[in-house]
Amino acid sequence: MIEIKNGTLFFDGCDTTELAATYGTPLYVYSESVMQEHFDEIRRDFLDRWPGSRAAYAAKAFCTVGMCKLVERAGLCIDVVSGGELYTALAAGFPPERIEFNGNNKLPRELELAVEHGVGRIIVDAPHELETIEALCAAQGRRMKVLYRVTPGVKADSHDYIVTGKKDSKFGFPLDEEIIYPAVARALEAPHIDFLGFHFHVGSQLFDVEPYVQATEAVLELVRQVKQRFGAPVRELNLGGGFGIRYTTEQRRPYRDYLDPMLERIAACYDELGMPRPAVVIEPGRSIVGDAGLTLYTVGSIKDIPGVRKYVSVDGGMTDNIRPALYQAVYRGMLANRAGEEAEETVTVCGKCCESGDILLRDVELPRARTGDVLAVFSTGAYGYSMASNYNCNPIPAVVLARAGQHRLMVRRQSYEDLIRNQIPEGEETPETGEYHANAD
Ligand SMILES: Cc1ncc(COP(=O)(O)O)c(C=O)c1O
Ligand SMILES: N[C@@H](CCCC[NH3+])C(=O)O
Repeated sequence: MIEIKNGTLFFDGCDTTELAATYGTPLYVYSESVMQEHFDEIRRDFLDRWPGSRAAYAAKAFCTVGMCKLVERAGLCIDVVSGGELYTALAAGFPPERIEFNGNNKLPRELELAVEHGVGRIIVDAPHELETIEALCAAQGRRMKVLYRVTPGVKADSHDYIVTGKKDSKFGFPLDEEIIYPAVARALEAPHIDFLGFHFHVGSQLFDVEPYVQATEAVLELVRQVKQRFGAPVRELNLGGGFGIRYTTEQRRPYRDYLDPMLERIAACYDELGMPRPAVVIEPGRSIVGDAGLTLYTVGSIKDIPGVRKYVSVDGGMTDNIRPALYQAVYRGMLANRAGEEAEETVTVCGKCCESGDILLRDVELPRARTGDVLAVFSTGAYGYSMASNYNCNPIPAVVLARAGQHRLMVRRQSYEDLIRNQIPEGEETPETGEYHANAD
């Protein structure tokens, strides 16, 4: 979907310089066609090959009403991790039974919202959560389908902040006998809980299949034990997400590379135990939207420090893409209006925030950039918009959806008024006490 025509960068058939002129910069641009390719691959290589399987898009990667609608139309489920994501999915008309609720500290009010709307699954992260769900369901005469998230104790090769399967993690139940089996017993006996099975997520932006296989093996041992100790079949396994994408030189792997080795082991274990094969679920986020997004910026001041470094400043930065500052993530970029030109120099592209660490591209090769050029940074579709901030009171950029040469605004750019909307001017009457707690009880 990335093409260069007459020296200009096109994305999903749209001239990116025209998009920049029409909607302004910084601008997040998503390609619906790229997302569709990923949805199709998931259907072909996973959903159609394993009866009862589901793919739940991890909304945290990019969560807007419009995105939830695309996911819904693709027939996927959605994985939400907060009341806000749940609210967004519901606002998009997402069928509650296709919503799965994850997260390590779900608040009572969030669980209440989930139970009230009858979400499809709650992935329980800690014992007290189960008790809250049981009480809420008892009060409302409901039954909730539940999985336990476990930390299988595997180490994956990614940034330390985004590996989650190791034992020393804030997420999930460790597999210690004295923790996990009493928890399973409690779930099996709770009248308002339909305990289905286990969930794991080993980390994000992974290319190595081995940690997935190790985690699967650890969970299959749990499946054996649950059958032996409680006579109960584990009916569902959620293998999480984390499938890596190309930012610079990485080679994206097909979903099958990760899934086939896990599915083979699951099939063999269940066949050996004489149990019907379980429903299998995946939770891809980045691999659906990451390379479906790019960000457009306008080049502003250019500072050359002879013999040291040349800084090319753009009109966005860590406020629209925190990943380089937070994980030292590396991206590739291009001058969208001079896309055919040879690189002439090595520069560092920085943002406009009052932080020296506000660097988007360090030591990249570009043609000699000029003020007013449009810079495109690729593969920003995951965890860019969703982790955007208003630091330095910079408004969050607009989001545009492109498809085959057509484009439409998905999210309006924040205005300066938006920035101060919730602020209460001195002297103005403060709201009733109850309002302080809106969405907070
Ligand atoms: C529980 C869970 N599921 C799914 C994901 C999505 O991961 P990714 O965007 O890497 O596919 C995450 C984030 O890492 C997660 O924590
Ligand atoms: N925000 C992270 C991934 C988060 C993983 C969620 N468990 C990133 O940008 O890579």
